[in-house]
Amino acid sequence: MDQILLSGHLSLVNADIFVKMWLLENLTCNLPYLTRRAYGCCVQYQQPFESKFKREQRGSHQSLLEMTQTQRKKIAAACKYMKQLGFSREQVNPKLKELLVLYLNQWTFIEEENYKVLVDALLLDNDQHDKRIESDKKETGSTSKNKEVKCKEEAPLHCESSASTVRRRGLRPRDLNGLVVTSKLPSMETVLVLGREENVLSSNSSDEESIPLIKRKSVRNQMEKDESDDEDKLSTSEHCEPLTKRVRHTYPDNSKPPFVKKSLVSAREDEIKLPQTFCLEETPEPALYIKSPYEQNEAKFDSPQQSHPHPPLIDSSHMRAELSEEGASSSKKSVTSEYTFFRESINSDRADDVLYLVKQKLESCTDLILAENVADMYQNNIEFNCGELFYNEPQLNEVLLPLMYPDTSNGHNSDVEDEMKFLEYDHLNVDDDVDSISKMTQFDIASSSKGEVKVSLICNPSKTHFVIPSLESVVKVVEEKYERFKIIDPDFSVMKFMENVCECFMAMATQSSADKHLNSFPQTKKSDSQETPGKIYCPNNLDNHQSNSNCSAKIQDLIKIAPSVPKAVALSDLEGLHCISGFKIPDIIDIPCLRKRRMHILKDTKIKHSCGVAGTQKHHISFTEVKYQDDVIHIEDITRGEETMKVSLVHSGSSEDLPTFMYIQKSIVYDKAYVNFTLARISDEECCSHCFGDCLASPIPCECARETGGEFSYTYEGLLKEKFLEECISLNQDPKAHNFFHCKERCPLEISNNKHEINCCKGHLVKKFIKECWSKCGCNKNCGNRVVQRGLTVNLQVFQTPEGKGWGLRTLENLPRGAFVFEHVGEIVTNTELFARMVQTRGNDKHTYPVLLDADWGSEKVLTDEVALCLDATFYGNVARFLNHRCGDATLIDIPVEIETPDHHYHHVAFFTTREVAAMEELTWDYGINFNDQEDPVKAFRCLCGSSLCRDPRQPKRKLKMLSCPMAL
Ligand SMILES: C[S@@+](CC[C@H](N)C(=O)[O-])C[C@H]1O[C@@H](n2cnc3c(N)ncnc32)[C@H](O)[C@@H]1O
Repeated sequence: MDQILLSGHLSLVNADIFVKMWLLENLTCNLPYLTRRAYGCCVQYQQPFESKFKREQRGSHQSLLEMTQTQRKKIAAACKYMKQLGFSREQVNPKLKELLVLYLNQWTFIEEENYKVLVDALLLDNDQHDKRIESDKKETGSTSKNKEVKCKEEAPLHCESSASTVRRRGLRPRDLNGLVVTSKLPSMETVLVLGREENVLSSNSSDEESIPLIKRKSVRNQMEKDESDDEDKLSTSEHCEPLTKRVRHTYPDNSKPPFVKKSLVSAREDEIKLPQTFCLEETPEPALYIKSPYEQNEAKFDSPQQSHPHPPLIDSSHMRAELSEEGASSSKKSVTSEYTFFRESINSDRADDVLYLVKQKLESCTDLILAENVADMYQNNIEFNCGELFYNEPQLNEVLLPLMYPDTSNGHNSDVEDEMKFLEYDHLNVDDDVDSISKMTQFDIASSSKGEVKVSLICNPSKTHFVIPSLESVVKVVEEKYERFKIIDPDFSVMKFMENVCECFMAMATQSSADKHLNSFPQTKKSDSQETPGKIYCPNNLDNHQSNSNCSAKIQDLIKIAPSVPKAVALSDLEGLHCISGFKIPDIIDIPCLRKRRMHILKDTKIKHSCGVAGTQKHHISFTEVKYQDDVIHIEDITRGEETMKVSLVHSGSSEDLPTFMYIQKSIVYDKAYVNFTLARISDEECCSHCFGDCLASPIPCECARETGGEFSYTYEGLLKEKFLEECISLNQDPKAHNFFHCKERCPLEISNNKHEINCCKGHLVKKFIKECWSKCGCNKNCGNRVVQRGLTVNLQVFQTPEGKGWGLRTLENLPRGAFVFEHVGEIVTNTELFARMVQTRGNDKHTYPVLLDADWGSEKVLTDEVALCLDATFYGNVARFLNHRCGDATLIDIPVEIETPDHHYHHVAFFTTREVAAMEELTWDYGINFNDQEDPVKAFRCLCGSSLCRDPRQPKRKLKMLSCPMAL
């Protein structure tokens, strides 16, 4: 076997919403729980297939396709066989599942002796069930007993009570539903209870008493039905006529048909064959004479009662003869796929019997999951797509069971599509070359309206050595991902989560071979993937992994094992659809994670010998398109359309990872931050509700200008007023002592650091604010006092800084001084939350993205943590997260802007140009960090700003001197 199929499913009502809420409610508590369950699925399914894999490795290899086909055939055959015995699918499935678990999916044990173990298991159940029925019957009186006596008197047949016959076979009356074979009798209809007991075989078959498997009952086949009702029906066989077909069969004189245990056959004469496993002995080809019920009047049947005192006996050896001779013309056309019947060959010298075939009604496929008639559908020759779906039970850790759903393409039961909605249905294409399939690793995700979610993972063990990773290690990695990014991603779904768990499971289980593959791969280009700090592959021994706290098998590592893929791609944490072009097909074709759904090779007609790889990676950034050409990656818009302007990204092939974050256009409160924007909080004095049109056009400044000293901050052209800008710049560059506020009691910034000794407040710079008009104001959207709220209007580009600062941001157009460029957007967190994040990363993150917000310093005596806020753009942010630091003479300045509220606890941080900025010039900002303060929330990086005003003492002197020269002049 070349493949292993790992599957898991989750039965939850409205799984997505439910689990999302569930996780949000208590992430730390429930995430591991969910992961645990998903992990359970992975292991559960991995083990049986693993053992099968090992077993088959010794023998001949079987392809995945063969395996899945074999599997489903086996399950279908078991269902079919059990159906003949009267066991419904509802009964069979749980038992089959148990046995498959018990025997590690090894069918030979289950199939042995005509599914002996399965039958035994079912009989055991039925015995218990019958005991209950009997005790119930005892209580309800002896009515049925009387009926049995009456029955014996009326018919010259061996007539057992239905209850006793049924009990013998371990069948329940209701199990016969739809599989009734009747004998035409003048006054009654006879039901053949299928099969016969082994001990009867050796006895004298001509002895009527030795044929215990024939009994009579109402053709309605509702043995639990009221007995008096049965009595009425027994008096007339005509009740069933419109629904029945007749089968005439004769035995030749002096010949006794060989015993055929039983076989349920399709009512298509050309397919009447007994499955080998069902035959105890060789049997001649069957012959049938089947008449339509509508031909009954023309048929010259002898009453079995008249000609034979025995119940109907069928000799399959003569059925075909009759078909071809006397009855062929009528029977052939009368037999349709709507009819099923049992064919029974019982040792007897009976010469002529008639069977009625009761019409099988194919139940609606809308109830597929619970339907009993999977076997029926098979019998009726309806073509099915057979796939491994899941049995609808709330428990997890179940063994794969088959369900069949009709092929909607052939017109049957198209409503099934509604029922089983395959959200991401991407089964293996059976037409694909098996070899190419074997290279794939793939997931199948399906969910139904009933709430099941199915996740299948197909990976390639022939190149790997599966080592089941420990639960703890999987939980750790999943937690790492989900705690980091939280479950507030609007795209979160249980299926994605399950997929991630499966991915993670597989990544960890196949890590060793991934590394092996990496090593064996011809190194046409040096890959940085192995050298990337913070991205450590798991060791082979995954149990040891637990003790290695640094070790994490990132889900995205899957993509990294392709050394020929340019590192920018290989290292990417991309999410969304990517189209990365420029690779040579041979360089990427062997990527083990090159999955059909997640990554497609697209032939690029323009570039010879190259191709594109388009796929989806589940990480935290979604780029619409990545182009790779001439060693430069170009992403057209990193904002995913969130902004009205596109923001491009270029990557010139140096060693930087592509950024990993979710682009958002507006800040989002993470958790504890108290941000209250309500209309009620804005008094009439704090807004210009009497204004109309453009406030800047009015000769008298409106109420909103009060914040900025009775003057608007903006010019009519939308730039910052020179005076206001100058004040802001000088305040930033040379803050005076009186510009600082010192907390008298407890400084929220010092408390958040969780220190035993709370340091004195270091002072907070009280900045100048801009107040923009807002919704409660009477002016219109084009009011000149609304600039920041209109969002990004400048052409920007993310690029890699040559100095080694990582990604940087530059303008693609010339900008005047005092122009608004963008706002800083991120998660609104409290200082404590920010500190906790820093502790979590242990300062290992290469770059940090926090911005301290003004807290209306001085307005309140004691500021609580909930109102001393920060923006963190690490996981969620906008273009501003790419803004690098420059000491002293940065191109941009940050200015707090009140928009929704006059409350200074939360404000917008807007960036304006401090001078004219030329196109392609890097946009920078003086973070205001103290390079000597190790506790500064902005990690004290070694400053590479190159400014003559650089405050970093570690700045290379040579560079300082050189740079300071021009300034000195
Ligand atoms: C807000 S991010 C800026 C974007 C970042 N360069 C990136 O690649 O994502 C701040 C981080 O950039 C780096 N950085 C910014 N300015 C720098 C400078 N002048 N010198 C060195 N590194 C700088 C530091 O690692 C810092 O933690």
